[in-house]
Amino acid sequence: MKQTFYKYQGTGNDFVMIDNRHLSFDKKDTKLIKFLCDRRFGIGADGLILLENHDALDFKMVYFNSDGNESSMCGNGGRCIVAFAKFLGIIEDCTSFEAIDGLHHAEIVKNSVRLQMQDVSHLEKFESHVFLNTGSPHHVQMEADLAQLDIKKVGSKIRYGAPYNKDGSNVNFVSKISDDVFSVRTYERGVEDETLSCGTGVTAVALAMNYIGETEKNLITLNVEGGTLQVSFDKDGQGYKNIWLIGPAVQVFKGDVSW
Ligand SMILES: N[C@@H](CCC[C@H](N)C(=O)O)C(=O)O
Repeated sequence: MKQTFYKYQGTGNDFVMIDNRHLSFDKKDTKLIKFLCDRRFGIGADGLILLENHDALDFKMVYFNSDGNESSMCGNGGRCIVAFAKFLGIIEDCTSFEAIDGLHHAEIVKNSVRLQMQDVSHLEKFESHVFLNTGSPHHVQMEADLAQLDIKKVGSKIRYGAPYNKDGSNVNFVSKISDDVFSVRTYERGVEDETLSCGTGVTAVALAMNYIGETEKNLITLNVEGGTLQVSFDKDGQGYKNIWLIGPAVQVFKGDVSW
């Protein structure tokens, strides 16, 4: 079997992108998806995304982690698929599409894609961390020295430990740079390693920092290992609405893969 694919990255979070409007790709083939994402034996990516037709909206996004399993929302992937939809001529600069967590609006402004995230009504504050779901589950924890942290070691311990256990959580470590700038490193569930950026992760960090009073700003800059993202939001009682994730989404190359 031969498959044409595109490779995209958003601040270093990279994806194999496939136009599946004809529904020819076998979504149940976990082994195949894992192989395509493998950095030595396959194309190499943090995840694989299918673009499919939707009855009422511009398109549908189906996201798989590099372990081959379909997962919850991917913010950087959501921004990349918007750029892909424009490349395919499905949309101009504004779009509405469906992902696993529901309807998303997005717009392309120059090289940047602004993606509206789901409202977040429930955040849990613990002694050393905050837990919230921004489309995917996120543990957010402040750390004084991000550079020295063994993200894979510490992150996997939290991801597999109580209360997350088998279902797991993504784990974000955060350092405050200023009132509206934070640095973030993320351990991603389903990749089971640090990735260079996580869109739902930085969204979670921005909201969590506001929630615990580390910032009163509602436009936050997030430095990640692969670049810079921004998150804007409005406070809504104990939760947040009108949440936007903003940053670059780039096509890297096109190819054919056979198996
Ligand atoms: N990289 C993503 C998050 C993808 C989902 C995550 N690995 C999970 O399974 O929860 C992002 O940019 O949000």
